[in-house]
Amino acid sequence: MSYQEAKERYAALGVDTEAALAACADKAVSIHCWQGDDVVGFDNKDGGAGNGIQTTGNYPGRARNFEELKADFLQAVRLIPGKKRINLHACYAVFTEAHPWVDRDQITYDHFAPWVAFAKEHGFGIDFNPTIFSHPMVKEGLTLSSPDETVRRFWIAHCIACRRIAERMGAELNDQVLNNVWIPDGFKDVPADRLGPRMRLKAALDEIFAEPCPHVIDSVESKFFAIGVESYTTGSNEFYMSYAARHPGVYNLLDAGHFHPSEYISDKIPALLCFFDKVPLHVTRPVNWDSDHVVNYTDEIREICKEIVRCGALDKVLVGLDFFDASINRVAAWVIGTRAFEQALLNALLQPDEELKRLQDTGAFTKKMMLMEQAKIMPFSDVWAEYCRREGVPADESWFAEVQRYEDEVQSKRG
Ligand SMILES: C[C@H](O)[C@H](O)[C@@H](O)C(=O)CO
Ligand SMILES: [Mn+2]
Repeated sequence: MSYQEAKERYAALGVDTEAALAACADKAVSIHCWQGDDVVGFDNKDGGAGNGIQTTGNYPGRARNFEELKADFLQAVRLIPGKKRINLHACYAVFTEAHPWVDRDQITYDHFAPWVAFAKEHGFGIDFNPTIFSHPMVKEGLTLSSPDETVRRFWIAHCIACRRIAERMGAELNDQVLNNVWIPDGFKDVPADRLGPRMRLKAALDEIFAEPCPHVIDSVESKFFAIGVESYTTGSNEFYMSYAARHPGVYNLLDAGHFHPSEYISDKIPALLCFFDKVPLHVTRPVNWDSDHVVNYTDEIREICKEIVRCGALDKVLVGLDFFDASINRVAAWVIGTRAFEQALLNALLQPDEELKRLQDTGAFTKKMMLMEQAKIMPFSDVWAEYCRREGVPADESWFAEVQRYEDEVQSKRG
């Protein structure tokens, strides 16, 4: 079917495909730099991801430095439609002769100026994250909630440094930068004290967020459990939700992989929108105990996007991706995951929402079910093809040949 025919079919359901295409192209997605190098970063050459973060797989061709990571990122985004931001972690500080290595509590904007230049050159926004893992100052699995004052002070200093860096990035880009705090703190086995670590974390956050930073949107990312942290997570959802409710300007970031497997963040988005003007997300695909598989075009990703659209919250929900797979080509991982999100977003924008809401509100549940089912078999792929054509990226699987060529010519030559 041609786009013109598809447009008419959607119009018959009351859906304006032109409005959907424009809204999809305008919604920025923050693409995480850490898929490109298995969350290794540049500040600890001999180390890999650890102390709360783990990647599995050893597919060849990982980006090993700033130049390679930038090149791989650009290769990926050439094949992805829509507006992009780049989500950076503090461990991706760029150390040079002029600005040599310093530990994480000492980093400054200078270490990120090269990323800002890169973002400006390509029209990307930036988001930021303190890196509170893969470091010897994670002691007994604890950071901001540690009973050791030295440990807490180190990470508080790091988080304050990161907020200042994010503030400067925002000022340079004339934008707001999401600065997201995630810590791995928790216990493998039944804790003897659940309150103490949370009170220490609360006090640490108060210090971290004390300075006004008008270009920063602050968020705290909750989690339910992790490998080795099965019994207790200091930064639980209740903890951060309450913290955010009490601290205007701080938001609870929902990671799709950080809840009990039967809980879905699609249902949490409208709940939070009743109380918060922003809802930051980490879009990922949890599989059993792993929270970070590459996003695919699943029921839940479609439902997340439907909630963003149905709630009229395209400008309130801040979408960041968070997956890392070291067992497949990393550029392909970025492309597959981000295109899946874009597809889900466009699909959500093509739902007959007004009519579906009217049917729900008038108790016409039979017709609502019929229409929801019908919407699933509309000619979506023709509108997707038109979206990709307008964005100048391949609509079909032909993008993969480009990734294969890049792997053969560039990534496979890396030692
Ligand atoms: C690298 C990220 O900060 C990390 O994935 C975090 O967001 C997370 O989700 C940990 O499970
Ligand atoms: Mn996350």
